[in-house]
Amino acid sequence: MPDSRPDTVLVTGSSRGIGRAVALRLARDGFDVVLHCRRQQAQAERVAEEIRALGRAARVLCFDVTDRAAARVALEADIEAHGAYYGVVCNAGITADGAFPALTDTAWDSVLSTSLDGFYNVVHPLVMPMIRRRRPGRIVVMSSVSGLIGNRGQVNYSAAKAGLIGAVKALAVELAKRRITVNAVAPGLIETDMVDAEATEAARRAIPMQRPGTADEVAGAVSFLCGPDAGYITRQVLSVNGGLC
Ligand SMILES: NC(=O)c1ccc[n+]([C@@H]2O[C@H](COP(=O)([O-])OP(=O)(O)OC[C@H]3O[C@@H](n4cnc5c(N)ncnc54)[C@H](O)[C@@H]3O)[C@@H](O)[C@H]2O)c1
Repeated sequence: MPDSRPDTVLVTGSSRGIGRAVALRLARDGFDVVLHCRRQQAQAERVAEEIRALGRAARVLCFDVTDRAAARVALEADIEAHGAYYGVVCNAGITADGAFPALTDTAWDSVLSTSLDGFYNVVHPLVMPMIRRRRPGRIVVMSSVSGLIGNRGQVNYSAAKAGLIGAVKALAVELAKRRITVNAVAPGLIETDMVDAEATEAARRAIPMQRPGTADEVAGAVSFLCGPDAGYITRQVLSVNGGLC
């Protein structure tokens, strides 16, 4: 008998910002959601409540995506208890900006580790269970316009986000025959806690649409890539940037 449970998608870094908007949008579009946070469990639980109010199941996992062992233990236990996921949205990310000569080792290491180790630490334990499910699946990775064109003061962040695009393109080829699509979303300037108001005002003038984007606009693109209309779309980067590039 076909499995009639709704498909489940894990969204990393979903206690706030773009991740929260993605989680809520996926729930509205019919998915059950595994929320994820590093420390903000109460905030993530509030998002879970909002999702349950929409009639979808939600639970919260907490671990630092840079902690390989913690990620593996949490994800394997969750899959053991609830079954393999249909999809994952690798959204957790940080910035630590500064002109390159003044960049600290910590700013370099932490930004690359959160993006690239974070991708590996989360996606690697999920892939075999997704393959064994023998059904379509989705992997969506949050890159950035910085990973496409490079941003002044963001050598670390631009390298990390470009690295993610390389990982997406390679993994998409490996998983294509399994009907698991792998795509990146590359937002431009999106108004969240990550960006400061001064930077937003300065950048606004460079954006052809003359405004920053919203988390909900990014969430719509992610949900499209997770949905049935995107079954033949893989190895792509979908920009959500008001025409910036
Ligand atoms: N806001 C923008 O303008 C913008 C533009 C392009 C790309 N992005 C990307 O979108 C994603 C979400 O950004 P946002 O603007 O919502 O920022 P945000 O700071 O509001 O959210 C980032 C989330 O990631 C989580 N996170 C960070 N490091 C983590 C770690 N080590 N372990 C577990 N969780 C961790 C944070 O707790 C937070 O919930 C990031 O990957 C970011 O790089 C944002």
